[in-house]
Amino acid sequence: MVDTKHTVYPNVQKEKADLEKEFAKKKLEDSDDEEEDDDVKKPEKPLKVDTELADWNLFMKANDFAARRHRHQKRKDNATPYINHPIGVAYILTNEAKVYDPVTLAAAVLHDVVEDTKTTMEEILEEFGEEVAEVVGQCTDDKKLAKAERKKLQIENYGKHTHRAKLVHLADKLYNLRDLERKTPIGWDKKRVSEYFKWSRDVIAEMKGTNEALECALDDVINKHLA
Ligand SMILES: Nc1nc2c(ncn2[C@@H]2O[C@H](COP(=O)(O)OP(=O)(O)O)[C@@H](OP(=O)(O)OP(=O)(O)O)[C@H]2O)c(=O)[nH]1
Repeated sequence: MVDTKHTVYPNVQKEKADLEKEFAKKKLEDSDDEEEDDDVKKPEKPLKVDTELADWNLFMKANDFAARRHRHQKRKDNATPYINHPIGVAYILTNEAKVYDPVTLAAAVLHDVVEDTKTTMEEILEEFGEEVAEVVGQCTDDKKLAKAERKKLQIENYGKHTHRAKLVHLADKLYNLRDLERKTPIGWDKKRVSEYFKWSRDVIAEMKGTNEALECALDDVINKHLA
């Protein structure tokens, strides 16, 4: 028996129950419609409950995949598990940007797997489909290029990316800048930290109008640091 009293995510249980009720109601309405005009063939309507469950599954699959691919990596403080970063980026998107699009959220947790692990774009395409792969592709810097070139390309290209990719870029930068305030990566001096803030400001400027909450939060953290 499921212990609904002690569930970790009570709202999820409630949402699921609501969805199931809605699903049952919808089925009843659909069967009423059919009785009224049998001859008219209705277009296929996606059932909300099915799509919502598929969305959850896509997102959880992305979390599972990213956790396994990043499992041996640490952040640059040499202590924090790397996976904290992509999960934190997805959480910024839901919590602060109010973005609930499953493709964007799945791409957010996967945004570093191609750049920083042996994962290929082909795998992402096969496992997660074209929409997620498009965003992950736009979040993947070419590590074969020199660092200065990679940084320049972000300023040049991010403004041309899809809305979904821009959301991930902004949340990524916000996480990294807050992380820099929290703890300086090993080997970084004050100058390098400031340069990262200034460069981030230039990258973000190319994505104006993407999401107000993210841009305000970024302005806050950057202005505080560079004041
Ligand atoms: N603030 C912070 N960043 C860390 C830490 N550990 C790893 N990083 C990653 O380091 C990158 C920034 O460091 P840089 O020296 O400028 O760039 P590089 O690693 O790509 O050469 C970011 O990668 P990125 O995701 O590719 O972002 P971005 O360079 O595109 O912003 C960030 O996610 C940490 O402990 N603190």
